[in-house]
Amino acid sequence: MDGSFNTRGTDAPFYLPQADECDIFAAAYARNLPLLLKGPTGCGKTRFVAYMAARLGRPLYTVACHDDLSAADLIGRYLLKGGETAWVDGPLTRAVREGAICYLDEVVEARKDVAVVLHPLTDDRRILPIDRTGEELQAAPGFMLVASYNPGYQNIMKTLKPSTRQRFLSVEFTFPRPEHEIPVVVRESGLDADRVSLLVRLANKLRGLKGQDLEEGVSTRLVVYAATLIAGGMSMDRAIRAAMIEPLTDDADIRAGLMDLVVAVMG
Ligand SMILES: Nc1ncnc2c1ncn2[C@@H]1O[C@H](COP(=O)(O)OP(=O)(O)OP(=O)(O)O)[C@@H](O)[C@H]1O
Repeated sequence: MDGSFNTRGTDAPFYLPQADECDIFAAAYARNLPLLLKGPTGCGKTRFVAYMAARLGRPLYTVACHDDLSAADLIGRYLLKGGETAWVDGPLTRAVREGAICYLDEVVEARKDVAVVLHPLTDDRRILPIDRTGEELQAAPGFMLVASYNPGYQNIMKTLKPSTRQRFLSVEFTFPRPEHEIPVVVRESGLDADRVSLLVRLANKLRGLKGQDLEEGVSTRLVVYAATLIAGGMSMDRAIRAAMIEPLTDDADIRAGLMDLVVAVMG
């Protein structure tokens, strides 16, 4: 299991654009340029890529990168099948052959050998050398590489090297402004706009604490979780604690302080 999935044939999921990111994606696609999405967790990057892939009518292979993910996981390997070894393409190779979009989520997490594979694919050569089979694949028309990473994590070892970073166009994602986040959360959870507005106000107060007490602000994903629980009948207080406070930190003292902030904002 390489964590990839294919969304070919599905309708475009709901995505509310924040700025001109759709135009930039479409321009990058049209010109065969790779795209890097930077931004905090849970702010809509994955949804955006799924939306754009559907809009452009391309199959999408998504790979959630982790620190054990190697070039072979992306390219493929020989596997034993019924007593014989057979080559099995990885998600990147499939995307290159089919002219699909390949989305590498949290690409900085992957092992170093992954960057080596990406370089010839992300310049005008657009080739994927497969050492194990001796093939050198030319990316099919429509192939596009999209990667994301979260520059907010305070891990100096996990930044992209300039030689990798400077091969991609880049778009920065931030938490949506309230006038965007409220309709997104209403749409995703079914909760009324008044209560969603309160949750979004609270989320923005909590985001203001990033860097002081908290490593990362509350994601839109968590606000959607809280609103979904409330729409399902849970009390505001309990849902906020479970979805917007507990996930932020394991430090009980900080959580107690955050609950005071909840009372101050929610009344
Ligand atoms: N602009 C948006 N339009 C529609 N839904 C959004 C938008 N922004 C955020 N969301 C909601 O937030 C949730 C989380 O977004 P998503 O999974 O795309 O985050 P992400 O930035 O890819 O996070 P990660 O880096 O952790 O994978 C989505 O499932 C969706 O409910």
